[in-house]
Amino acid sequence: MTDSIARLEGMNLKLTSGGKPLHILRDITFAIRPGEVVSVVGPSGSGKTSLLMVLGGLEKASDGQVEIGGTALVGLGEDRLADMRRANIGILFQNFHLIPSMTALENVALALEIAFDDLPVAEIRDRARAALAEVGLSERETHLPSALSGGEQQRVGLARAIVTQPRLLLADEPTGNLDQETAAAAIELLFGLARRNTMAVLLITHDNTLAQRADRCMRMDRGVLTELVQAAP
Ligand SMILES: Nc1ncnc2c1ncn2[C@@H]1O[C@H](COP(=O)(O)OP(=O)(O)OP(=O)(O)O)[C@@H](O)[C@H]1O
Repeated sequence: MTDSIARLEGMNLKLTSGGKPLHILRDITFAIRPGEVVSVVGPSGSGKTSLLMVLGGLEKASDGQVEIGGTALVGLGEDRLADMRRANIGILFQNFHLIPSMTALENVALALEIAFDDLPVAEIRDRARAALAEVGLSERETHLPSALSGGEQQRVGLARAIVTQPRLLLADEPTGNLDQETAAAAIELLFGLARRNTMAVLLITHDNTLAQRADRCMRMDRGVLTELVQAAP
């Protein structure tokens, strides 16, 4: 599948913990295309976050193929992995992880500065502003996280994740701390951004209703990934 942004084939993740071997992810074959939203559900400890870590180049597969943006990750050095992450990956967390002493705009700008250390200051500011506008928070640029609601903080988190224009957004329980209505709005926003920017999204969630709104829904069970719903043609 050449048009996929991420592709796994026969991928296994094996770790050792306390001298004991653990087979965390088992023979996973999976691909995600630009603009596609794929959700992953499954019990606690089944391997969902581990899958996200492998796709983000943060955890190395033990065997099998991992390809992101057309680059095979297996055997890649740390510098090339970091380049791959900068060029392709955005991550959205459950707990937002905003820096409390920085405004919404500064939090978003910082992500861009870290990813591309040679961008002119004016461009960083303009792109951070544009990302906040995309999530409907232009009026909140100068607010500290403490002055924002949970839903607004998550939208700043989303702006920060997309400001580098990733081709693949990895979202780990991004609505876990939000009430149902705010969570649904955050997911709508995320899906809209994916479509408009042809960004692929891998969404880990415990919420089956949200999961079913994705183009495809997968289930992780004891490290085995299976497809639950096939997208309509
Ligand atoms: N670095 C590690 N060393 C040892 N074991 C690990 C490591 N990372 C993950 N595991 C184990 O791998 C399994 C899968 O963990 P993972 O966090 O991927 O599950 P999950 O499905 O995301 O769970 P949750 O829904 O609770 O977040 C767990 O049994 C976990 O303890």
